[in-house]
Amino acid sequence: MPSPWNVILLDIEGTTSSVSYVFDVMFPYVLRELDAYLVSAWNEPALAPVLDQIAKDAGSEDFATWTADCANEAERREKVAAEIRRLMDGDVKATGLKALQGMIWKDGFERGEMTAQVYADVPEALEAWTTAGLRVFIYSSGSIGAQKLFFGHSEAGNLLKYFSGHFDTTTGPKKEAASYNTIAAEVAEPAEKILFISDIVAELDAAKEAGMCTLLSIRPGNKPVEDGHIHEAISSFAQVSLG
Ligand SMILES: CSCCC(=O)C(=O)COP(=O)(O)O
Ligand SMILES: [Mg+2]
Repeated sequence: MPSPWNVILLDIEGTTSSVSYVFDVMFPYVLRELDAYLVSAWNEPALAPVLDQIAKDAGSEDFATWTADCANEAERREKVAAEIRRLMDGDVKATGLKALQGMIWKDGFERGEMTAQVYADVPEALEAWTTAGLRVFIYSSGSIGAQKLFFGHSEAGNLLKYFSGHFDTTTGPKKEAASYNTIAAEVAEPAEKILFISDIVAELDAAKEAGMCTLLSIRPGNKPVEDGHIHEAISSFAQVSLG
C-alpha cells in the first residue's frame, strides 16, 4: 500500500531529541559563551542582521534605535547579553535569539564540545522513510543554521543527508496555521500529504488547521500534555506506519 504521506515534517526538541539535551547542555553552553562571543564577533558582518532582529523582536525599529541610550560599545553588548538572558529565562522562541544561539553553538559542535542527542529510533526511521521515497523536512524554533549543526554533529553521525530541507521561525511562528500553509507551498505538496510530528499540541493544532496530518510525540522529560486534544500519540518513530 502506498504511504499516506509524501513528506514528513519534524520538530526537534521533544520529538527527535530530548528536552533535557537542549536545556541541560545546549542552553548552558550559550549562557557560558555569550559575553566572550559578543566581544569576539562584534564587528563581524554576519552579526549585524542578527542584532537588528533581536532589536525588532524587542519591539524596536533596528539595533541603532534600540541601543540609542547606550554610551558605548560595551554598554550595547551588555544590553544584548541582558536581553538574551531574559529571553532564555522564559524560553522565548524569538527569531533573533535563536539565530544568535546558532552562531554560538557553531564552535561547540565543530570543536566536538557538543554532540547532538537523537533518540535511537530516529536514524532508523529517517533511513526507512527516505528509502521508501518520502521527503523529510525539519521545522524547529531552532534556527536553520543551528539545525544543520545539530544534525551534522549527532551521536548517530551526520544525519543531514536524510533531510530535503529545513524551516525555522523565519517562515512564521510554529503555532500559526499560516506557517504550515507556507511550508506546504514551499515543499510543493498538498497539506494532507504532509505528516507533522511535534511534542506541542498548539503546533499540531496549527498544522491540522492547515490540513496536515499530525502525530503527538511523547518522549521522556517532555512537558505534560493536557487531555482533550485530537492528535494520535507516539513514543517512537517506529510507530509511524507508512501503510
Ligand atoms: C537545533 S535546535 C535547538 C533547540 C532549540 O533551540 C529549540 O528552540 C527547539 O525548539 P523546537 O521547535 O524544535 O521544539
Ligand atoms: Mg518541540
